[in-house]
Amino acid sequence: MTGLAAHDVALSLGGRAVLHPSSVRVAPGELVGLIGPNGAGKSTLLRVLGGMQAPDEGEIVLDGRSLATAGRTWRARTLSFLPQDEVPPPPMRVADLVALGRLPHRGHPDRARDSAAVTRALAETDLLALRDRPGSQLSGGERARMRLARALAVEAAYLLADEPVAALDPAHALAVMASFRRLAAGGTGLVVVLHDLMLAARFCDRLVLMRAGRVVAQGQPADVLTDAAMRAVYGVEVRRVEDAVIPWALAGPQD
Ligand SMILES: Nc1ncnc2c1ncn2[C@@H]1O[C@H](COP(=O)(O)OP(=O)(O)OP(=O)(O)O)[C@@H](O)[C@H]1O
Repeated sequence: MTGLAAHDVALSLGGRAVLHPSSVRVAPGELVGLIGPNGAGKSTLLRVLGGMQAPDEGEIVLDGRSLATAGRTWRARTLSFLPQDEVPPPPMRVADLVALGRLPHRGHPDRARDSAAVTRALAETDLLALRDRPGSQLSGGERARMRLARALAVEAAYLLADEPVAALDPAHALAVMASFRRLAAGGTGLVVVLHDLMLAARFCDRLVLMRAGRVVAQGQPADVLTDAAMRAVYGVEVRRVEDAVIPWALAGPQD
């Protein structure tokens, strides 16, 4: 069965349960938004889903195979992971740093294919003009786009991205979300951690809402982003706005 799924995964860190038994799934061609307040467990669930952190309980299944026993090379080609934390880039050209995303394919070297994948990733992240600059000299948002480009260059069947647009200006954030939609239309399955609920509502097929280490709702954006859920999970009130692109706004914290 195709798809990437976490079945009842649970994890304790430092003696604290940070993930209670949780299940989540992404199908090929689906863009899933993982949302929830700070500390809800989004990064933890994404890391477990991507095989970066083994769960204490439960199982991850990637296209019918248990992730725990899948071969590392197949895994690295099939699943691309963009972590939240940034490691300062070495003083290499942007294009060479993005080309590191092709490392999982080095068993079958194909320079033309690698080069085309890197160019596509640079174009999708609006970095073509910066391709010869040292990565270490980029701005924060440019570096975030470069890290995303490296993850895109893998051209994996599944992309897991932790807050990929958090550092981006509105135009680049919209462009990246549109790029995710194009990837999904081409069959890629994506799980993306987002704090911008407007982008989540507008671009995602499905949202998974977390709170205190638990998945508390999942479904279509309109069914998850209810006024009651916003109040209960985020502690904010919602103001509905007629005829807007996004027909609601966050009015402010609860009293
Ligand atoms: N190594 C660790 N040891 C103990 N607790 C941890 C560890 N890593 C994370 N946690 C805790 O696990 C909880 C979930 O963290 P996580 O990073 O998954 O949250 P998040 O939803 O991604 O938050 P944010 O929106 O702030 O990025 C937090 O309470 C965090 O303090």
